[in-house]
Amino acid sequence: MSWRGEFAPRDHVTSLTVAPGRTLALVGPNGAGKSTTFDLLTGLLRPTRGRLTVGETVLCDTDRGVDVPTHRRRIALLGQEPLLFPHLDVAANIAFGMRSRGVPRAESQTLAQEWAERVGVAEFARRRPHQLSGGQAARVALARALASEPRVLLLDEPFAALDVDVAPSMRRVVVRELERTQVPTILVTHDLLDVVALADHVAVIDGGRLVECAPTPQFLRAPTSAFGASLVGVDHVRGTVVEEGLLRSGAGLLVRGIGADVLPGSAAVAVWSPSAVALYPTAPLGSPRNVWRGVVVDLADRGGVVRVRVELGPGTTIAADLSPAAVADLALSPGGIVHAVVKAQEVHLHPAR
Ligand SMILES: Nc1ncnc2c1ncn2[C@@H]1O[C@H](COP(=O)(O)OP(=O)(O)OP(=O)(O)O)[C@@H](O)[C@H]1O
Repeated sequence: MSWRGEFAPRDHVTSLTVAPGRTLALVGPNGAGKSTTFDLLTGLLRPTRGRLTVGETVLCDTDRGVDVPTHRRRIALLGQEPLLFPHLDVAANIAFGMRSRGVPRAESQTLAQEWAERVGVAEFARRRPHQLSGGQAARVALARALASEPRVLLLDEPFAALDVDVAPSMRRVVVRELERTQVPTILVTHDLLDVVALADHVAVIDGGRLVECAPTPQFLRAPTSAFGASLVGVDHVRGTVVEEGLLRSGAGLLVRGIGADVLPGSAAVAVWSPSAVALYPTAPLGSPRNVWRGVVVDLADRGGVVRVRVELGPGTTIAADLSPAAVADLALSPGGIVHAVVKAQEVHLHPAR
């Protein structure tokens, strides 16, 4: 999928490319232009000038007067609300998109059943939407969107309305189905975990302009935009799970944490808050903690707390938020050796794409 265009009334100029099977996270502050981008892609807004193609198919080209209407673009949008048809049961909801594309009834029913099984709602196939939990309804909405074989999938904060204990399994289903269907996907989110779990690339939009675009690992390591840096404000280390509750980064750093849905051998990211980090001059003993030796890079006042950045090794720098008194007690200054300590219970391990 390739888009390049502008919408002059909102001073909006963007260009995005997403390859089949890839997911681009589109992040940015409120009012940055994420919804405007989606509206331009779906055809709800007509660009002042622009061109949208998926493979060889031209969906919009203002120079040539091409403007395929929204309902014929086959660009599926999935938002926070599942927006299922209340009068149709789960199977009929999933079959709906296929039927409107001309798939015969019997075939669409068989395919709907397969989709229901794939996303884990087969036992509810005859239920109406009001008889489903939020997580079940979200799965049905995903199945309905993908069953219609969209050219592009747009996800707008798809997990924001789900309970925190439901979101991880839903993320897993989405990752699996996007990999299976290879549909190019754009994800709008405010949640760093969505970026980590789903996106190959991250684009930051601000004031109607793209201000940063990078592969996800690079974005996480060194965001170049102000919004990117604030989004990545948590400490995180990417790596591979070597045993239950233990991650090893590419640079060999071992991180102990908790996380039920990461399996040994899989890619994961360990995430924790800078306020969970304590610093000591010498390594403390005992208990299931992470203790890493590092070098103080710099200190910055963040209104009541001091953010200390500590380099644990090449390419691995974490932040620790300390009180000014603690900084004074430790006599911290750039170049000093410290031991950063984080309890394993404070570190969350999440699957990473
Ligand atoms: N219907 C509209 N009419 C006029 N201006 C609009 C309209 N909708 C949005 N805008 C303006 O366009 C700009 C981009 O808004 P947009 O809704 O695309 O941002 P967003 O990134 O989706 O924000 P949010 O995260 O708050 O949803 C903002 O300046 C906004 O005020």
